[in-house]
Amino acid sequence: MSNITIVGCGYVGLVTGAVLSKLGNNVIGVDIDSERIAKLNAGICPIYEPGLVELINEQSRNGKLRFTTKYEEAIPDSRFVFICVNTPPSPHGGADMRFVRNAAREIGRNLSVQHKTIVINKSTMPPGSGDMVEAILSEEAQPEAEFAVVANPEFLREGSALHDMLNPDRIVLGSKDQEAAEAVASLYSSFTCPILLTNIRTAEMIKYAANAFLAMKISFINEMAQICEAIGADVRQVSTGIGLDKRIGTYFLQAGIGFGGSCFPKDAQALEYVASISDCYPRILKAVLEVNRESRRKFVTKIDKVVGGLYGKTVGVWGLAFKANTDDIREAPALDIIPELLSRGANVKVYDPAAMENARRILPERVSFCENAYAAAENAHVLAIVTDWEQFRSIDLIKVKKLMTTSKIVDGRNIFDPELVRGLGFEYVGIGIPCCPSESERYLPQASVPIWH
Ligand SMILES: NC(=O)C1=CN([C@@H]2O[C@H](COP(=O)(O)OP(=O)(O)OC[C@H]3O[C@@H](n4cnc5c(N)ncnc54)[C@H](O)[C@@H]3O)[C@@H](O)[C@H]2O)C=CC1
Ligand SMILES: O=C(O)[C@H]1O[C@H](OP(=O)(O)OP(=O)(O)OC[C@H]2O[C@@H](n3ccc(=O)[nH]c3=O)[C@H](O)[C@@H]2O)[C@H](O)[C@@H](O)[C@@H]1O
Repeated sequence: MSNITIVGCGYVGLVTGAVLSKLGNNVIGVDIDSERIAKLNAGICPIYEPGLVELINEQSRNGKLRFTTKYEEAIPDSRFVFICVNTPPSPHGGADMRFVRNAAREIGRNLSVQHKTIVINKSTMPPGSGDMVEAILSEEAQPEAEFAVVANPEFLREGSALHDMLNPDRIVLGSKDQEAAEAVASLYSSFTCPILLTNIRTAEMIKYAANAFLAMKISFINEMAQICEAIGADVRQVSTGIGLDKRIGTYFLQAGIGFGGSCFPKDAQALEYVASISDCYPRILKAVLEVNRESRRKFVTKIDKVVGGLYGKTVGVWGLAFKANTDDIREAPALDIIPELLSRGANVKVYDPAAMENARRILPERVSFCENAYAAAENAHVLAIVTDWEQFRSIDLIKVKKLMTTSKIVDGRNIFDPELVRGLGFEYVGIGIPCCPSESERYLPQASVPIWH
């Protein structure tokens, strides 16, 4: 088994470190955030990821996983060094690579001269970044230090990170050093999925193309939802109907208020930037991002319409995280929706099972943070479903109805059964779901020429 350093103990770094230590390697996590490292060494996981804190503590107790802020404690003895630092969006739309550059510099300064070190880029980096990392390592390392760079993009999803990392659909490795790529492949030898060996630039591009394609599927179904609303069709059945075609598949066709998270928005934007500086016009990527932005705007307008004007009304918002089973609010739809509700004069009450603390640091003080979903519904004129947490699906709606001032639900994630909710006396509006029959006529455009001629 090998000594491995994980540089960057965030979502990807912690899951990577925990899994590789479980596979028998000795892993050291390095992070510049001393508070984060102190928490980890005290057995506290700084992120909400089902099953992760248990695995980290189990592996720490076994002596297979530990954490430090000191590169010099970790890099010299490690055969493999994974770069898992953040690559947030930069003001110009591309990826902000300063965290990667800083990490590469520190790694270079501490590279062993006793053995060859394989530096593995797991962070999502624009095509060409591997060459930059190699150049920095060469600049910083001692002349006799030997190293290779391998791109190994990560495809895990937050909320199912451990499952995804232990059951990947594929491993992608890019390097000009065949021996290094095969050494990294050996770390995953217990996995049964295909391992794709390619060059660094192609591996980096596979990651961006994967996220862009998934984001496109979501914007596509959200555009279909808009058309369904206009013509009185049900996007949920459209999604099922097209997804039964194996070439399309059923995944990532859930209409709603669009994608958030620390990756789809930034990676689609970063790829758009790469295209635009490479003399390509990324019209599809631009459309994917515009539909996504519009989905959030349309959701607020829908709420405004249902309550007959937001000024002075109380909106109960269920969900702040960008998706269920995470506390991550990076690029979450709620971060656009709530300020817009406030700007239109609404009072806003919010609840989220995991993301309250993260959101409290970002949302305006006027927002009322409630201790549970019922409290957020109390005295509300309308309930806005923003994150598809399971606990919202199974809530006692009869109790909710009694708490609300008026019984209206605008379901941004289509978590409820419209007929059931309407049967309980709620006015219910979903995404791409026909309003009750009498109303769908109202929405059907009176086409100047019959649309069925
Ligand atoms: N979050 C996710 O679901 C996935 C993220 N990715 C990619 O993985 C990368 C990391 O993403 P996250 O884990 O979400 O980021 P994160 O923001 O959760 O964690 C990054 C960590 O790196 C640390 N860091 C920054 N600079 C450092 C340095 N010079 N030395 C040591 N530590 C440093 C930060 O303190 C932070 O703890 C990004 O490129 C992201 O696009 C890829 C797949 C999934
Ligand atoms: O690079 C990354 O960080 C990761 O980004 C996504 O994973 P993640 O963002 O964690 O979560 P997803 O489950 O993909 O959801 C992303 C967003 O799309 C939304 N979504 C997802 C699926 C869907 O059908 N409809 C939809 O609106 C979710 O609500 C969420 O806001 C990809 O799915 C991962 O493969 C990738 O590794």
